Amino acid sequence: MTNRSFEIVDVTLRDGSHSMRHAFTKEQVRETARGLDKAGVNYFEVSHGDGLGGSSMQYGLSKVNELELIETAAAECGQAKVSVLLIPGIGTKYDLNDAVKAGAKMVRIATHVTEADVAKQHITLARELGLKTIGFLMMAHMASIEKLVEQAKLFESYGAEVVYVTDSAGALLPHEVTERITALKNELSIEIGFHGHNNLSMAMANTLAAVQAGATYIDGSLRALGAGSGNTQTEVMVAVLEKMEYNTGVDLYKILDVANDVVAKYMPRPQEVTGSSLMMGYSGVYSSFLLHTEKAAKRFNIDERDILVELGKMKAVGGQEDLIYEVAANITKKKFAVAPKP
Ligand SMILES: C[C@H](O)CC(=O)C(=O)O
Ligand SMILES: [Mn+2]
Repeated sequence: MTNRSFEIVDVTLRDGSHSMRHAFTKEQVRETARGLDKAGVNYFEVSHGDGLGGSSMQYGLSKVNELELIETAAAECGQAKVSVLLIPGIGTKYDLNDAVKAGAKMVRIATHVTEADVAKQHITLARELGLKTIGFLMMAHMASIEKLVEQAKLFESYGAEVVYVTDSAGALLPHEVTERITALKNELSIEIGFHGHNNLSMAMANTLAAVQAGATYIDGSLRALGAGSGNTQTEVMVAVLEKMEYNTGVDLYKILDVANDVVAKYMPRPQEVTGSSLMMGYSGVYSSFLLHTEKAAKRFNIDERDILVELGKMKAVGGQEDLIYEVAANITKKKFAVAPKP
């Protein structure tokens, strides 16, 4: 469909991998990909939750090799294109080459919001491979607007065609999204995207703020399946934005069908704002830490919220999953420490 107001990029099969504990099966991917393609979504992402090469003890082992999942999804695509996520240092150039062989047509190179400089060679390779190439600045709440603009400009200078404001912690409020997208629109020539998490129940409001400020790539996931409280819900986004007379290019009934008849059936639990996921938004913690924190809290028999507040204070970033256990161990030590005798 032409004349879309923006592109909706569905991340169910990548961000949703966190909630699925990276256990997507081929059948689940096949059915979801088929539904997204039929509904008219142009781009959807398939990878381990932490991107290509993420399957590991640190981030969680994939049940099925992601290349097989990419291949399975690509085989279902009539008009849609499969995207992959790559975090330099977790994924490598070899992983990207393999993903292209498996059928990927777009890549989002993701870095912490202050570290765009590590992405240069990956962006260059992605362009050489003929991929639609996007820069993805994670934990966007952690940088000033000036810093964000500086880093986005680096992505632009390396050859990214779109740059994203990624609210990995679901910590941004609508006026902060407006300020960020507006600044990028004013300072860059490439398109701007927004990726939200619903930890403070702001994902839809933030997405609207982004679109109204000029974002032309917006992310969502079916039934909100994603890290933390999940993402902006794709099917809700389609309904709301169509009601506002934007042209999403997505068929509402068909996107509802894949959300409810396919994804809802395999979700391990509904995506809700729980005490812990709310604390992630409130304290600014990376959403994909949620299930790791749950596990650590159980093991040490402590309150997960205490771990999350501490991680927020430490300004922990993606890739520092090992800190979760360290923080939990320290909280336990303090809890059981015997006060020194006076
Ligand atoms: C690896 C992260 O899950 C990427 C992402 O979706 C985010 O930062 O948010
Ligand atoms: Mn995310």
